[in-house]
Amino acid sequence: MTAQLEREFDVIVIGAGAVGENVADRVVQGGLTAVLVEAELVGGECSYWACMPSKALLRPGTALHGAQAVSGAAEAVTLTLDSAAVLKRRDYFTSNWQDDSQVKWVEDTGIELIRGHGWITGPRKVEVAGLDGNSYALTARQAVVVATGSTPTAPPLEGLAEVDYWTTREATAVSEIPDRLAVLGGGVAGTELAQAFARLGASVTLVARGALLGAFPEEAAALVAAGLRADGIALKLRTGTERVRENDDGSLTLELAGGGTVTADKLLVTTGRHPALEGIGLERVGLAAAEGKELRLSTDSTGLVLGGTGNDADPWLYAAGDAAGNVMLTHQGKYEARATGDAIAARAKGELSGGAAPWSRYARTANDHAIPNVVFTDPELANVGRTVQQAERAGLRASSVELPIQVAGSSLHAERYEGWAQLVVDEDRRVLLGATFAGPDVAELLHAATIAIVGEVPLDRLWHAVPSYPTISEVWLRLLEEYGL
Ligand SMILES: Cc1cc2nc3c(=O)[nH]c(=O)nc-3n(C[C@H](O)[C@H](O)[C@H](O)COP(=O)(O)OP(=O)(O)OC[C@H]3O[C@@H](n4cnc5c(N)ncnc54)[C@H](O)[C@@H]3O)c2cc1C
Ligand SMILES: NC(=O)c1ccc[n+]([C@@H]2O[C@H](COP(=O)([O-])OP(=O)(O)OC[C@H]3O[C@@H](n4cnc5c(N)ncnc54)[C@H](O)[C@@H]3O)[C@@H](O)[C@H]2O)c1
Repeated sequence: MTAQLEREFDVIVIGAGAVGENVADRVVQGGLTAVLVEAELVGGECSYWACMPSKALLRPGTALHGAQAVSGAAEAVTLTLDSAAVLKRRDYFTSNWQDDSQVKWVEDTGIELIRGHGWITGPRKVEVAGLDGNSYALTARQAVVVATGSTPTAPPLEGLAEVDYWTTREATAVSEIPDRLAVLGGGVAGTELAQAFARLGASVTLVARGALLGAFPEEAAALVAAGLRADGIALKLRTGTERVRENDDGSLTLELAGGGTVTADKLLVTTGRHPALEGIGLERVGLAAAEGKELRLSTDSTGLVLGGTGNDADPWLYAAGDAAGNVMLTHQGKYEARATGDAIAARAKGELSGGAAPWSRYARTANDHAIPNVVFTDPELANVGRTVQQAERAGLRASSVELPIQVAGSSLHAERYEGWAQLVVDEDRRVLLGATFAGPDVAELLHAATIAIVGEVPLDRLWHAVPSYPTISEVWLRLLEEYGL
């Protein structure tokens, strides 16, 4: 028998991904009550179909290749991965797609969980079609937070809707490695998964309409492209795709612009994602897409949605993470969540009125200065902050220095180590604006750059941050010398 249940909380969070979990955690720590509404698994995309499984699939290949690149270790290891063991390790990291441990965390944290699809019915009102068959009418005394994540964006490719293709969900949850995989899209997801599958034994072709990893500095992306080619991946870059069709044997053929085809057993489409804002009732509170456009939310630095019924006079609607549409990365979404959760709690206690001061705990100021990105391929690509062009567009006088990574630490790390590094400098304030590192095992170099940018450390002081010998981080010293210090 179904029941209509009415409940009241201080804060309702729709979506229990990493971001929703963090918002709820912060508001509870701030003394408020919170409910998480989740339609699928508590933990969201990152835990089950994105970060964790993709990194679990990539890491064994990087470890094996790392050993193969060092004489003395190379002789002691096999040439190929044990794909069954890799998939088993991936299953461990996704907890076999069971969310028990995350549910336990939610309960232990004092957050209530309602499983089901939620949607906004009016200011501070959310209805949930519970998976238990009940219907819940929820009221928020303080705030409703949209943390519904994002959805893959399908390209307007003729025939795509008629064929059975993979999104990142099917790829990360794979149980059988296909003989031939075609990847459409040369962004982060496509690049990482192309390498994971190639190293697990698939014959992989990646088709991208632009460059590989076109959002990153060209020299760094070129090193990753070389790494993929060395794994036998066929890269068809700057190549349009006209249509896709299914063949009699179930394989799929991509017809490329300008002639040529790619036939594969599976097609993985990784052409971006958009905020998951459909079917959550935003139109009921005055937030509808403009004619012919998709709905996107605008938020202030606390995550408060701009516009929407009653929100300006008496703030109640917030968005964070992929749903807010600013940055689609788990760590940055969690940062947004901490700021939003703390802002909601502070507003409830009267400790915050109006907007938040930049760099205060309530503001997502780092979004404007230092968003760290790591592409977990082999070699890795790690990037934070602005490029020279982005800095100039923001009205700053910027310059850059770049070098191949050639220090004692890199030559000890692997035979024929190849890497590239760049610093972007604000010429007026002589502080760092951005940094990029590409090469084997460079990801852990990134946080030093993030700290330098966020801390606005003057270059003359950075000179005194001495990198240990012989580590790859000595490239910092080389870059500062190259800059002229
Ligand atoms: C293949 C891949 C690899 C990635 N790797 C990385 C990585 O290495 N590092 C990194 O930082 N980022 C990575 N990302 C990005 C990262 O996964 C996302 O930025 C992150 O998951 C966003 O978290 P979120 O909580 O905003 O959304 P999600 O994790 O998507 O969570 C949203 C939750 O809301 C629920 N939901 C949605 N609508 C409703 C509704 N109406 N009612 C109830 N529940 C609802 C969903 O079921 C979901 O559980 C990767 C993404 C992909 C696709
Ligand atoms: N390591 C990580 O942090 C990591 C890993 C994977 C994904 N992610 C995140 O997940 C999100 C989704 O990843 P993604 O790789 O799908 O998106 P993306 O935006 O990184 O790349 C999408 C790619 O698809 C191409 N594309 C778009 N429309 C197309 C079309 N019609 N035809 C052909 N190509 C088209 C774009 O040019 C781009 O190269 C990103 O925001 C990314 O940051 C992060």
